[in-house]
This record gives sequence, C-alpha cells and structure tokens, in this order.
Amino acid sequence: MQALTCDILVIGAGSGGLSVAAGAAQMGADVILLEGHEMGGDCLNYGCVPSKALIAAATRAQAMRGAAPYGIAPVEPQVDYAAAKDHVAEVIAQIAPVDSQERFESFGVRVIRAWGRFVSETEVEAGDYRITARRVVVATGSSPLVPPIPGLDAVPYLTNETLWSLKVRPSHLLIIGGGPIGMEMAQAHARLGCRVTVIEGARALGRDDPEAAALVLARLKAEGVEVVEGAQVVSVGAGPRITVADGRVFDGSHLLVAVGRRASVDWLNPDAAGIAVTKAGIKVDARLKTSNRRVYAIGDVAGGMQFTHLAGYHAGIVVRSAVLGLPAKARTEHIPRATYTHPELAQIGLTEAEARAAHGARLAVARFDFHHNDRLLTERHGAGFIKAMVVRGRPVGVTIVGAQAGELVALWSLVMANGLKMSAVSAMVSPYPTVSEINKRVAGAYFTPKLFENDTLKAVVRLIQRWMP
Ligand SMILES: Cc1cc2nc3c(=O)[nH]c(=O)nc-3n(C[C@H](O)[C@H](O)[C@H](O)COP(=O)(O)OP(=O)(O)OC[C@H]3O[C@@H](n4cnc5c(N)ncnc54)[C@H](O)[C@@H]3O)c2cc1C
Ligand SMILES: NC(=O)c1ccc[n+]([C@@H]2O[C@H](COP(=O)([O-])OP(=O)(O)OC[C@H]3O[C@@H](n4cnc5c(N)ncnc54)[C@H](O)[C@@H]3O)[C@@H](O)[C@H]2O)c1
Repeated sequence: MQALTCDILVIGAGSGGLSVAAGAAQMGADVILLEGHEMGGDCLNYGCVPSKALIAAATRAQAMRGAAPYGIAPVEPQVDYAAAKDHVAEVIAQIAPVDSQERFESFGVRVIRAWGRFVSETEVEAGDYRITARRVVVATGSSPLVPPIPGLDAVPYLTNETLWSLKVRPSHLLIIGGGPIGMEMAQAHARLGCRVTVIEGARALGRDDPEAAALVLARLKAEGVEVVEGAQVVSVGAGPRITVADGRVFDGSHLLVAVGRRASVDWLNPDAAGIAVTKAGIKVDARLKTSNRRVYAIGDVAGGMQFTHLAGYHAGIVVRSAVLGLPAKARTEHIPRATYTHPELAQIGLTEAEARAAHGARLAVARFDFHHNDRLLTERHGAGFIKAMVVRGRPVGVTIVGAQAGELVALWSLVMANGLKMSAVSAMVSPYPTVSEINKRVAGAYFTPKLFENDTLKAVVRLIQRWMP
C-alpha cells in the first residue's frame, strides 16, 4: 500500500466533489479526488442530464401532437424509443469531457479511480493507496432507495440508474412514487407513447404547494397519465403486478421504483473516522463540518435537500472554509428547486402554508396569473401562476407553476440571497414581450393595493393636482 498526503482529499467526483476539487486545485491546494464509479456522478450519468434529455425528446413528440391550434396539421409522432435513448447517451457524452479525469488532472488534481474508505480519523484507503489529508470532503451523493416491499426483490425493476439503458419502449410503465423523479419520468414516457400509471402512497408532488401541484397533475392526467394517490404499495409480484394497501391491483409491463434516495455511506466506513450518520445522511453543522472537525460533507450525502445546484453551493462554502480558512456557513432560504414537468413547478423559500404558519397575519401573498403575460399567450402557454409570500416588503418564499418556472425562479434567489425588497423587483424593467415580465408583475401586484386602493394617497394626489400649474 502506497502512502500519499495532500491538503484536500475529496471523496466522490459528482456535482459537489468536482466543484470542490476544481476550485481548491486552481487556488493552489494539493488535491486528491477519489471516484469509485463514473466521473460526473449521478447528475451527469443517471440524474439531471439524462432525465432532462429524455424530457426534451418527449417535448418534441408532444409538440407534434399539439400543433393544430397554431395552424399546423397535428401528427401522431413515430417514436423510436431506442433512438430517444441514443439521444440521451449523446447528450451525456457531449457534457462528459467537462467532468472528465483528464480535465481535472489538467487542473493539477490527482484523480484516483477507487472507492474511498476511512481507516482512521485522518486516513482514507482507496485501491492501493493510504491517503492522509489536512481536510477531507465527503461528496459521495446518494443512490436509489429500494424499499423492503415484499416481492420487490424477486421481480425485475428499474431505477434511475438502469432506466437510461432500457432500449425497448415499455408498453405500460408502472411507477412507484409520485415525487419529482416519478412525475418527470411519467410525463416523459407518456409523451413517448407509453401507458403510464403512477402509484403514490400519499400525495403526488406532496412537498409542493397543493394548488401548484394540482395544476401539474391535471396536465399529466389530461395527457393520459394515470395517477393513483393515497395508495401505499404493499407487495409486488411477477408481471409486474402491484398491490396497494386497499387491495387494488395494478398490472404493467415494466416497473420504475422512484421512492426517494439514500445517502451513499456504505463504502465509507464513517465510524472509523468518528463521523456521525443519521437516517437522512451524514450529520453536518452550518459550516458543513461533520462530527470529525477535519471532515466536511456536502451535497446529497449531507442529508438535506438533494439538488445539483445545492451540491455546487456547498462546494463554494467548503472551498472558502477548507482552502482559504474563512468562516463560511451554508444557508438554505435562497436555494430554489424546480420539477421539469410541463408545466414546470418551482419553489424557493416557504410555500404559502409554511409562510402562514411562520408569519401569521404579517404575511401578504401577491399573485399574478400567467394568462396575463402576452408572450405566453402568443405561445398558447397561459396556464400557471406565481405567488410571492411577503413579510414587511421582503419575499420569504415564491411558488411558480407554468412554462419556464425553473428559469423564472432564479431571480428570486438573487433577491432572497441579498435580502432585497419587492421594490427592487418592481424597479427592474423586462423587455416586452418576455416571460420574465411575470416576476416584475407579481411585485407590481404586491404594491397594487398600497397604490391603487389607498384613500390617503388618493386625497394627496387630488391635492397635488389642484395646486399643480
Ligand atoms: C433522476 C434524477 C433526476 C434529477 N434531476 C435533477 C435536476 O433536474 N436538478 C437538480 O438540481 N438535481 C437533480 N437531481 C439530483 C442530483 O442528481 C443530485 O442532487 C446531485 O447529483 C448530487 O450531487 P453529489 O455531488 O452530492 O452526488 P453525486 O452526483 O451522486 O456524486 C457522488 C459520487 O461519489 C461517488 N462515490 C460514492 N461513494 C464513494 C466512495 N466511498 N469513494 C469514492 N467515490 C464514491 C459516486 O460513484 C458518485 O460518482 C436528480 C436526481 C435524479 C436521481
Ligand atoms: N427536478 C429536480 O430537481 C429533480 C428531479 C428528480 C429528482 N430530484 C431529486 O431526487 C430526490 C428523489 O426524488 P424521488 O422522486 O425519488 O423521491 P421523493 O422522496 O421526492 O418522492 C418519493 C415519493 O414516493 C412515495 N412513496 C414512498 N414509498 C412508497 C410506497 N411504498 N408506495 C407508494 N408510494 C411511496 C412518497 O410518498 C413520495 O411522494 C428529490 O427529492 C430531488 O431532490 C430532483
């Protein structure tokens, strides 16, 4: 076994680990990066990139079916499912060089393609190496949770790791779980010509604002997706055949399990390093330090929200702390999330219900409906709304459902990260006609009662007008 030393040891070359390694090495730190599987991690190989590429193929198919209102003869597309998967693979291959071993070696990072395992509080073994580092960053991500449902282990099933290599179009895809993975893949597969049934134990898109989620669900159902809610799966049989708690049975040709994620700590041997782990993942403080003060944990493994942009944000915090020695704490209130169904569903900060519980009567909710946006009307995408939850002039949360919701929510991260007020958003000017006017219009809606339903202001204006030459 060869002994190595470095300033920063990063375990896991996914969204979080790669960002730490690139930042730290380019600032002059001596960095070793471990990856036991594929460079790029979940997002590139099994998550965001393949799912959004498949959604893009499905969007094309749906546009062909829905062309009539634009004066173009609609056609039922001839979907080549295997070719759509080739498109997914091509997109991954196009992005892969950015996350490649060669690129990171060009930054001066020593990349070791092996699983890392703590052997003491300061040492990690990987392949033939024993590595001692000043600081360790655990960025090992998460993997699909496979629940102990009786019978599941005896039937073939898909997860987000195996779905992309399936080349035969499922005639009837059963999906267990109506979260973001389940709903994105349900709509994409329905649009690609599969019959789809989603079986959800509680409420589909249950973490989201119910009114916004209802709009997404109505669209999916209108497109033919069967969504069965309040249906806890209790057993799985051959076929596959799913039985839910009330006795109903669902038969399909393929099964996708999308019931959440579990933090990847199996290889790590965290006990050897005194790293505390809970059911959610590695326990971290606001600085992203684990119970071993020389070890940080970031991204999916750190037990909070699970998004690529969050892993990237965590990486920035750790680079400031572990490389530059600056105090840096992770915040959560300005981290957005978006589900890329059509319509898209985006959230930042508190939902209306959460904001009401937290702020009571101090809360004002401003709303703007997408059907008042001229650009969206030209596109015939007028379904949707934005709601801004505001306390003393500052947004504490924003919900957006509709076309480009994921793009629109980014502005609110700027606003909330910097403690800006609604007046800052209303002061902005968006080009006409753009979808981005929606953000300004919801700020306008916040001020409308203050400006147009204000008797004092009306009296003042009458006075000014009387005296104005
Ligand atoms: C289907 C799907 C769609 C998604 N879509 C989106 C989306 O649209 N937007 C979004 O923001 N997020 C999305 N996500 C979530 C996103 O993929 C994750 O939040 C993100 O990849 C987390 O990054 P990470 O660096 O924490 O972990 P990962 O990207 O999972 O990287 C962890 C890496 O560590 C490696 N590893 C694990 N253990 C060890 C070890 N002991 N030694 C060495 N290497 C190890 C793994 O092999 C892996 O490569 C999606 C997820 C899925 C499953
Ligand atoms: N657009 C995005 O950003 C995006 C897309 C996909 C995934 N992700 C990330 O991946 C994570 C995991 O997504 P997910 O959809 O797998 O998980 P999830 O936890 O969000 O949803 C899983 C759903 O499965 C249901 N469920 C659990 N056990 C069940 C059972 N036995 N029978 C029926 N239903 C059951 C739950 O009630 C829940 O609604 C997300 O939280 C998100 O962080 C993000």
